[in-house]
Amino acid sequence: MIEVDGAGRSFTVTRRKGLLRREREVVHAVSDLSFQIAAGEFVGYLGPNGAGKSTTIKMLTGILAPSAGRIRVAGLDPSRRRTALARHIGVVFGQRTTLWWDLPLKDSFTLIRHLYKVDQVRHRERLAELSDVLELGPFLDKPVRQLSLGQRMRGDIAAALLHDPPVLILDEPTIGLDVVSKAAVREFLRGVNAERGTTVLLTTHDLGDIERLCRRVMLIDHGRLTFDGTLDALRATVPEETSIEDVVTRLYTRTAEPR
Ligand SMILES: Nc1ncnc2c1ncn2[C@@H]1O[C@H](COP(=O)(O)OP(=O)(O)OP(=O)(O)O)[C@@H](O)[C@H]1O
Repeated sequence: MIEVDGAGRSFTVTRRKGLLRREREVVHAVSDLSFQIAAGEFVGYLGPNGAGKSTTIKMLTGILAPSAGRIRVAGLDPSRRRTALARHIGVVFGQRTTLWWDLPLKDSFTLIRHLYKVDQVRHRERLAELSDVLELGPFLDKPVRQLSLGQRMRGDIAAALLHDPPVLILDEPTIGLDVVSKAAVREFLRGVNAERGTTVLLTTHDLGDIERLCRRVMLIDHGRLTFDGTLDALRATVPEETSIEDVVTRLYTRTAEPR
């Protein structure tokens, strides 16, 4: 469902050197990245700040074109077929909403139905299902700006799944949520993957998300994939540590250097 073959992305930045001099420098945000994710997998994507996770997600969703390598999502080249790809993927960015701030939540859903050209009956059924499981009913009529973070996140997740995409890409979907909201979001995501077979790629700094949801974990550091395997295999890389937090802390600090 997702194929990444030798993908890389660099940025040219200008840095101040002394009072007047500026120098151009190339930042390799992601280098020689290769992995495949099969239909129905639930994969966690971990890495310290600045490791290259968001850059990877932007390449997978077509927001950024790779500067090297080849990417296919649902058989499409994301940066060239972004509109076509939108029908096959749902994307949630925990740090910002894709909903219309001043509109009631249900009006955002109606706009999304038109954008994705979803049949009205199918839309109504799907919205009823999502409202039921995500308990959206009490705030469907509220403008998005009046929603709490947890309510807004549930709205964003519903919005990403209204067109029933086979692939769901989540960038920190539980950031800032309290334990109850976090548990609800996790339970919902587990169900989407188990019951609908949706392929899920989840980026998070919350290792509880990873432990509770992901069979497979990929770790990126300094733009390169440093681990790809099961959670148990990840634990085994630092056998002297017992908690996943301690294992990951050791892995992150092993290669730490200022970027
Ligand atoms: N548009 C850009 N211009 C220049 N450098 C960039 C740009 N986007 C990302 N970078 C650099 O690429 C590297 C990877 O950034 P990226 O945002 O992908 O990391 P991340 O793993 O998502 O980090 P975080 O966990 O902090 O969100 C960083 O060094 C970042 O400064």
